[in-house]
Amino acid sequence: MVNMEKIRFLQCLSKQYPTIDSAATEIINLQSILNLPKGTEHFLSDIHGEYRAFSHVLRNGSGAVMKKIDDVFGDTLFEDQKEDLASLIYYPSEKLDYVKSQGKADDSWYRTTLYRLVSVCQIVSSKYTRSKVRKAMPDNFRYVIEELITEKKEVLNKKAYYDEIINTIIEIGCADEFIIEMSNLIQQLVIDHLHIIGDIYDRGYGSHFVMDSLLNYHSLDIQWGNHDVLWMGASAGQTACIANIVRTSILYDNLSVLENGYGISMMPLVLFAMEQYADDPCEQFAIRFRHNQGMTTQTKLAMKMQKAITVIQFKLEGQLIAKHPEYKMDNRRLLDKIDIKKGTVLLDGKEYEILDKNFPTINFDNPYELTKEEQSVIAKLRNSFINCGKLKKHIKLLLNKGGLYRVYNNNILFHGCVPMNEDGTFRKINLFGEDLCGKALYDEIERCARKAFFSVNEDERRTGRDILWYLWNGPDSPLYGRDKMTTFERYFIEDESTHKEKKDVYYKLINDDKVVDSIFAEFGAKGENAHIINGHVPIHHTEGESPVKCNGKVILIDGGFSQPYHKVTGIAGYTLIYNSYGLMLTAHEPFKSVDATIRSGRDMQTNQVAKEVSQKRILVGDTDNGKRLRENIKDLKELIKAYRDGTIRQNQKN
Ligand SMILES: O=P(O)(O)OC[C@H]1O[C@](O)(COP(=O)(O)O)[C@@H](O)[C@@H]1O
Ligand SMILES: [Mn+2]
Repeated sequence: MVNMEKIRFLQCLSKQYPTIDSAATEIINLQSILNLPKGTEHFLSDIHGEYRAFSHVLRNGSGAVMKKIDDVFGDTLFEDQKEDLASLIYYPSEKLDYVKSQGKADDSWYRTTLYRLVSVCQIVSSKYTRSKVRKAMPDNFRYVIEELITEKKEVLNKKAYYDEIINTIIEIGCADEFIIEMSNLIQQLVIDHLHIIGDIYDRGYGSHFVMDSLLNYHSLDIQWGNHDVLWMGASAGQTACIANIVRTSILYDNLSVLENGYGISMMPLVLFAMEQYADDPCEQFAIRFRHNQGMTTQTKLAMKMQKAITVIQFKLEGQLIAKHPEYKMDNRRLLDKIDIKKGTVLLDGKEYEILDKNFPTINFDNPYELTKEEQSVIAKLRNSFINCGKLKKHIKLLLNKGGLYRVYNNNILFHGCVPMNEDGTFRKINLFGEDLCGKALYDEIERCARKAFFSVNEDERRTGRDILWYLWNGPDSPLYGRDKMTTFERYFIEDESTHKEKKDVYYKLINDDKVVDSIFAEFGAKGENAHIINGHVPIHHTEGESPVKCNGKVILIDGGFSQPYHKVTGIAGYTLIYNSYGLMLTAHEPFKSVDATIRSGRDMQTNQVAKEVSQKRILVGDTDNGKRLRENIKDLKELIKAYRDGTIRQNQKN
């Protein structure tokens, strides 16, 4: 007996496929897709605002575009011709301007260029269905591009046919626009899906530019990093998150992200710092410049601002920790451990001299209370953050496209770690009144965090905001994966042993086959082509550390995109590429500039560092999408059966 539920579902489906023919056609279409090679996935993490390098690897497909050009033209083009074509595809409008400025953009250049673009387009679109390629095409040129890139067997004189189209494009003055649209189409087809595994924000000059470029990205998911949740908390109005962001932005000389990127004024903090710390050189608060600026007035002011917001941050965090005993962070409340008369602080039972003894706004009988002026500063900053429409839009993208983890084509993606015990079991953590571990812990934390934005209950919103701060630096935070964040010690205590942040035992255990298999089981990845893919921990690449652990089952892809971390990793970021032949990990050299690429055609240097070739070509049918398509095929077959046995009436046009 076909149950009512099923019939209702099939009736609904029959609206979309009103006849046996329409259902059968769709089945044939879906069946054909299953046998196509899987789309190419790119994985990036820890971009940290390094916008130009990030934008470049999206444009050049981390080297994939140049590979396609080589495939098409081989040695029929000289290297510089291939580089010219590549840089045009990466930066079409900028390159066009440059070619014109050189007086080279004549009709023959356009004709040659258009033909070459069409050839590259044909190869990058060959692995997809025509409908998928058509959807990727720009509205204005869809018809023409389709004419040009689809083989025309029946056309007798193909050359004349194509020449006619190309000449017309040039004659009617659409060549520039056409070149731009074709280049963007090639870029889009080279990266079928983009995964970002956390830490878009902080340390770099262009986090907001990165977010802008992701807003309309054709196929994307984002696993939140501990820096990203800090910005989520700030946008939701969590003041300790706000103080951390302002402090880090000053520290890395990135206030432009806040002031120009998000229109958040620093004026209240400027005025407060100038007055409160007028005679204080704030020596512990040196600025980490991208290019050294020396001790200018601006630098001196930035140091005062950094000290002012740091004191506010420690006070706010002290209050927050007291409010949440379940965070087990009492050891991070250090202001009340300061003996200001002796100029020392008591840390884990040991007394250390503090390098800065001037805290005019701290009443050491009640050290976590903000002064009236400090309250006014943080209130104004909070107001700016929660009312910043652009930041809201960016955070909405993180909420819509992201989460704390994702299982995608049998790979488990998350920024940090799964909290573990030494014996390889999942560590139980009690943040919500019950012991949780592994996947359940992740799910419950994400549910709580989302309430900061969507709950109508103020207590739930506040708990959600606070958990975002906890995720940033809590000792059991799966996104942080270290026992403490030693910001206080790194500002005020000389003894570097106090700066140490002990990593979660996860980072040792991910070399253990059994432990990794238990994580696969926990999160539902199976089979030999399952992987764990993380960011967060910079790989000391040039010192010989491998990003590939547990004989290929675990891949850590934080290659230090952000300039301050180039010295840590020795490279400028990794891209992991997963196509129908398998996995390939590439390492980037620092990106020079758009101008250098356009003028010299010099591309970003990208080298392959690891590869895992799959035994057989991976088809769409082997992917999550393939599973969904097979379910659709099954439903359509049931619909056809229901049509045939009269359970459901076809809606045939008469
Ligand atoms: O997630 P990430 O990028 O490692 O950032 C967290 C780490 O950065 C730190 O906050 C140090 O950062 P800064 O050097 O930028 O201050 C560490 O204390 C912490 O372990
Ligand atoms: Mn991180």
